[in-house]
Parts: sequence; C-alpha cells; structure tokens
Amino acid sequence: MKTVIIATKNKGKAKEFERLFSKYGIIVKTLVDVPEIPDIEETGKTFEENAVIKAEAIAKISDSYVVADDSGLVIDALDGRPGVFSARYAGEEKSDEANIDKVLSELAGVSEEDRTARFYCALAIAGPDIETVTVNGTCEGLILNERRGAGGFGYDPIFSVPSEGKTMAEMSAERKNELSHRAAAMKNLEPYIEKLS
Ligand SMILES: O=P(O)(O)OP(=O)(O)OP(=O)(O)OC[C@H]1O[C@@H](n2cnc3c(O)ncnc32)[C@H](O)[C@@H]1O
Ligand SMILES: [Mg+2]
Repeated sequence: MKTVIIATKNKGKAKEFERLFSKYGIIVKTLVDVPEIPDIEETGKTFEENAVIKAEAIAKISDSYVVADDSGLVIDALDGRPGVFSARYAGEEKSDEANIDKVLSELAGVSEEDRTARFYCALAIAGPDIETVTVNGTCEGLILNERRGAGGFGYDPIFSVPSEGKTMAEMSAERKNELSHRAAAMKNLEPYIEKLS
C-alpha cells in the first residue's frame, strides 16, 4: 500500500488527516511520534510557501511522498492577522489559549458584522518522483467574543460557522472534516493523491 507522510507535529491536524485520508487506502504517518525530526523553520510569506518548505524538507529526509499543511486564521478587522503567524501569534511557545486571548482582546469593541474571518489551508505534496504542487481551501466564519465548545484545536472555540450555528469546537469531528478549510483543500489535492504510484 502507498505510504504518505503528513509533515505535521500538530496533533489536532494529524487526527483530522488520518480521517481525511482513510478513504484512499493509503498508509498515513505523521511527525507527531517522531521527535527527532527538527521543527522546520517557516520562513515563507504565504501559506503556500510554508507548506512547500515543510513538504520538501521532509521529503528530502524521508525519501517518501509527503503532504504538508500550512494553515491559519485570517481576520478582516485585523487586516488579515494572525495569518501566517497564527501558530506563534502570542509568542514562540505556540499556545492555543494565549493565541485566542490575544485575538479576543484585539477584537474587543468590534461589532458582530465586522468580525468576519476565514480559515485558510494550503497543502503541498512533494516526493521523490513528482513535481511539488500546492492547493488550498478556505472556510468562512465569524469570530465570537468568547469561547464555545471543547472539540477541535487551535482557534476552533472562537470560530463560528454561521450556516451551522456552531463553532468548530462544538461540531463533531466528522462534521468539521466535511466543511473545514482542510477538507476543502483535500478535495483539491485528491487528483494528485490518486496519481501516486
Ligand atoms: O507546522 P505544523 O507542524 O503542521 O503545526 P503548526 O501547529 O505549527 O501549524 P501551522 O504552522 O500551519 O500553524 C497553523 C495554526 O493555525 C491554527 N489552525 C490551523 N488550522 C486550524 C483549525 O482547523 N482549527 C483551529 N485552528 C487552526 C492553529 O492554531 C495552528 O497552530
Ligand atoms: Mg508550524
């Protein structure tokens, strides 16, 4: 069976990818259990650049097919921040709680209609005998002024999807995987996954 390494150390993403890949009959490994692989520096200016940096670095080390995800939250009232800095928005320790607190305090006093935002996901696929390709996906929502729900990860507790009337942390894992930015990007990656030998 084909093996694909997902170049992420984020446990929340890793879980979602395990489900998203389950229909392809592919063995999926992540970096969650491989502490000896160093953190790849994300020096790109765009999600796509960072996804390519991560995918190609791990493909070189592993000689396998690799999918990397660079994602984040783009808030209109903050001119697109935290954007590519989503993971480290409140500091190098990459704390989800501190990141949420920082967003909430920056949006204090901003009215509901001006709290529009989207999650953005860029995926890059790289490997020994393929050209690196990137695809993307987005999910539109609103930033609440308090946390709701215990599921998901990252900014999910403050990201509400209006059509569902729920935050991403209030949805089931299955539902998030149907409508998320990551799910949308995976649909666009599908033709490239099916081509892998
Ligand atoms: O680079 P890797 O190892 O994949 O893990 P990371 O956590 O550093 O991931 P990113 O560099 O792509 O940063 C993305 C940040 O954006 C947030 N994020 C991405 N997808 C999300 C989702 O589905 N729900 C909530 N927050 C998300 C989350 O806080 C992540 O830390
Ligand atoms: Mg990262």
